[in-house]
Amino acid sequence: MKLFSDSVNPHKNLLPYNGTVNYYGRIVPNSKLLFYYEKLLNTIEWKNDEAVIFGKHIITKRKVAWYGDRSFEYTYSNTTKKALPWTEELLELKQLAEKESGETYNSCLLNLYHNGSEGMAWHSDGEKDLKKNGAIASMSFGAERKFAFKHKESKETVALWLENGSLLVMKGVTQTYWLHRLPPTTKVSEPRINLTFRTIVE
Ligand SMILES: O=C(O)CCC(=O)C(=O)O
Ligand SMILES: [Fe+2]
Repeated sequence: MKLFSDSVNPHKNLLPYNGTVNYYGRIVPNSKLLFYYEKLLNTIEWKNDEAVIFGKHIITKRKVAWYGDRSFEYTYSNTTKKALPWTEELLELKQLAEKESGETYNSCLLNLYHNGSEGMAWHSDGEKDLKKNGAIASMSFGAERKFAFKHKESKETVALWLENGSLLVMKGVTQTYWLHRLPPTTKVSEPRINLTFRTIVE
C-alpha cells in the first residue's frame, strides 16, 4: 500500500539546499472550494497595490489586502499598510494552515490575480517586519498557476503547480537564499486568489 502519491508528499523538501519548501497539495475539502473562493472575492477589502520603485509611484493591476491579529503596520515596496481584523473565513483558513503545517501565524497578505496576465516578479519575503526564518504558508484558490523558485547564487530553479485549495509552506532560510515568483501566462483567463499567512514581529 502506498501512503503518499509520488507527486504530493508534504514531507519531501522541494528545494535541493539552503531552505525548506513543502507542498501539501489540496488540503481544502472539495465541497468548500467554491464557498471560500466566492467569500474571499466578495468580502475581502481588495485594493490595487501601490509601490514606490526607483522613486516612481506604481499602481498594480493585481489587488491586495492585509489582515492580522492586531492592526500591525507592515512596510514593503516602500509603502506602509495597516492590517484589518480577521474575517470569519480567513480565521478558519488560518487555523487549517496552522493545523496542517504545525506552525502559527498572526497575519495574512492576500493577492487577487484577475487572469494570467497578472503575476508577481522575482522576490523574497525577508522584510524586516517578518519573523526571521519564520514559516510562510501559501494557500491558493481558483485558477491553477505555476510557481517558481530561483537560487540567488547558483540560479538553479524549481517549479511546481499551485492547485485550487492547496497549501505550500516555505520555511527556515528559504527567503535568504531563494527568490520566488508567480510567472504571467497567456494560458489562464480565470482569477486566482492567494493567501500568505506570516508572522509579524511585535
Ligand atoms: O501568489 C502567490 O502564489 C505568491 C505571492 C507572494 O509571493 C507574496 O505575496 O509574497
Ligand atoms: Fe512572496
